Amino acid sequence: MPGVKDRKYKRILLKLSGEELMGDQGFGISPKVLDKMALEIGQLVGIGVQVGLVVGGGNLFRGAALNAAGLDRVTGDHMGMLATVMNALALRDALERSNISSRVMSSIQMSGIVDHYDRRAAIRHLERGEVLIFAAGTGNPFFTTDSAACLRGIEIDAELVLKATKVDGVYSADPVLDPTATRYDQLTYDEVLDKKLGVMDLTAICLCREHNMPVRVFRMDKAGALLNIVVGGEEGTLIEEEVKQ
Ligand SMILES: Nc1ncnc2c1ncn2[C@@H]1O[C@H](COP(=O)(O)OP(=O)(O)OP(=O)(O)O)[C@@H](O)[C@H]1O
Ligand SMILES: O=c1ccn([C@@H]2O[C@H](COP(=O)(O)O)[C@@H](O)[C@H]2O)c(=O)[nH]1
Repeated sequence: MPGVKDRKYKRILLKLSGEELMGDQGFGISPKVLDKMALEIGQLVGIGVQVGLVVGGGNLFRGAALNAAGLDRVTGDHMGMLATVMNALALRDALERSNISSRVMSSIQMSGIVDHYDRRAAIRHLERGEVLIFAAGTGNPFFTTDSAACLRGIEIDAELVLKATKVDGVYSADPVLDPTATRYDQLTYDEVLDKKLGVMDLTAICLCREHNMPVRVFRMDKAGALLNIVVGGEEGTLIEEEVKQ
């Protein structure tokens, strides 16, 4: 089992897919998936990694889908952001049941339920070893939690943004729709943008390019993958400024 001396990253931002949270259910939150995530996050905390989390809302509501069903888009996006707060509360509950000290900070003020986002306070809590869950996305409609993850990652000086998803990296096309798609080990921001590779929204990639924030896309349900990454292992696809030989 890796220890503190094996750690490559001291502070990371992990983006968890909301859809991943529902497990094999069609909607909602699977307690089994939550517990598994808490266990894996606990392994990072165990070797002294400071962990910021952003969780999506795709298991509950997405603004674009609600809009397609007839709702006003901004109202739909507000519902999507509130969905991420529900996921964040469930995640905090699972972490605390596993004795991992954690806190939710929301971009939308929700006094009495969660803390309001405050960058300096967030960094202080991370330094104390608390897992920080950033909820309600960026607080603005027309964005996604991928952008929120990159934004918060840059703000808290994380060394890496990790996008945990259902596929094991970035492919030449969506691998769910195209079985002939091939996986990249490494990509530059420009390659992702030029080829319009859809695993992450392009606003998020632009933000990372602007601030030189590396992003690793990997499959969350591969046991041990998360721990392997923070000790320097190669999992999924690394997106950064230059492709290393
Ligand atoms: N080029 C590509 N490479 C890899 N995956 C791709 C690509 N294009 C599209 N995808 C799809 O993107 C999906 C990523 O979706 P994921 O659910 O993780 O993101 P999300 O929409 O940000 O999450 P949430 O469920 O929280 O809304 C993958 O499951 C995959 O099917
Ligand atoms: O900054 C943000 C982040 C999210 N939203 C809305 O929430 C849902 C769920 O987020 P996903 O990233 O799709 O999981 C999203 O579809 C938006 O409707 C937002 O408005 N602003």
